Amino acid sequence: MKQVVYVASPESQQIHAFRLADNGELSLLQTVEVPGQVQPMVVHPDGHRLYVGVRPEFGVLTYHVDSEGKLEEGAMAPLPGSPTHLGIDLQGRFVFSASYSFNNVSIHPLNEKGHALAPVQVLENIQAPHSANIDPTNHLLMIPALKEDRIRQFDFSVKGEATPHASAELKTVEGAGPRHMAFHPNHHFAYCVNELNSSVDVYQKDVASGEYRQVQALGIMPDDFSGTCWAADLHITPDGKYLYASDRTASLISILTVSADGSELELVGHHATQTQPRGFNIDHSGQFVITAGQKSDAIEVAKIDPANGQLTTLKTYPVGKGPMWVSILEIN
Ligand SMILES: O=C1O[C@H](COP(=O)(O)O)[C@@H](O)[C@H](O)[C@H]1O
Repeated sequence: MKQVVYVASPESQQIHAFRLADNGELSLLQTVEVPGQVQPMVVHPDGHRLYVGVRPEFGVLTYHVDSEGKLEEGAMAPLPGSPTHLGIDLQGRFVFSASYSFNNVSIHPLNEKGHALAPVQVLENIQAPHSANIDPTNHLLMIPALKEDRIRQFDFSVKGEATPHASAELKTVEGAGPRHMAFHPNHHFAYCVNELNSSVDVYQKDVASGEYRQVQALGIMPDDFSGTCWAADLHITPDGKYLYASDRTASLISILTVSADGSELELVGHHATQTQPRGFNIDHSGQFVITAGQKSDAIEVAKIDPANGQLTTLKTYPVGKGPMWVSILEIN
């Protein structure tokens, strides 16, 4: 499997691209100087483009990916707010940008070259949207609004129009602060990590109605943790067996096992990782977790034990300053 790991470092305005070998070793392929502070990234489903959000001139920049995974700069499209998270629809026709500080989510069509264009729609008055996630049907846009303690839901049409879904929200407990989401590969469950109480909520999709409803809420911190909860990222392995969530105060990755049907999580351990792990990801083979330390200016590759999901650090690598986003591309 040929994979490339991209790490965004806003403070040094760089993306580091690494080849990921089958044994988990990384080798630096390219250091890209980005025209702006680069934060969120998302890979096109066809693997030929990488979209990145930049500041202080807010924009979404398209990079073309060559056959080795190297990036070549394309066009920049304007954003109506500081980019906190980028998502893409499953057919690869629209990019979503959530702006936490500007309380909006913009929808950007892609042209025939795959360049993101100016928004066709901006969803306003969403308080602190921390991500924009299309569910596996490609027809439901789920937006965790951190300061509303709810996930806002929108129907998403083939033309790229978002309209409030009949069941317009999924409530969390007060003060949870919903942030990032992951979907089970069986398409029946969604998971959301809550930043302010460091917990994960499980949502089951009803087969008949297609509606999600919460079936579990689980704290992810160690019993003796007494600091301020500050969870960040969430990812599930491709086989749906393990879910990982990071907390920045404790600099931990929490390890959760997922029941065979996806409905139930169990907290089975914690892995001490890089300082302030705001962003991490799982490789496409499901063997490695790669974590960026926002305060360590480094990334770490950890191996997943397939028997129990536990993590063992293999090696750390220096990157740019303030790394906070990790995207992984499988080259076909
Ligand atoms: O992780 C966080 O993100 C928000 C928004 O961040 P930004 O990257 O869009 O500036 C931040 O304000 C919040 O304090 C923090 O926990």
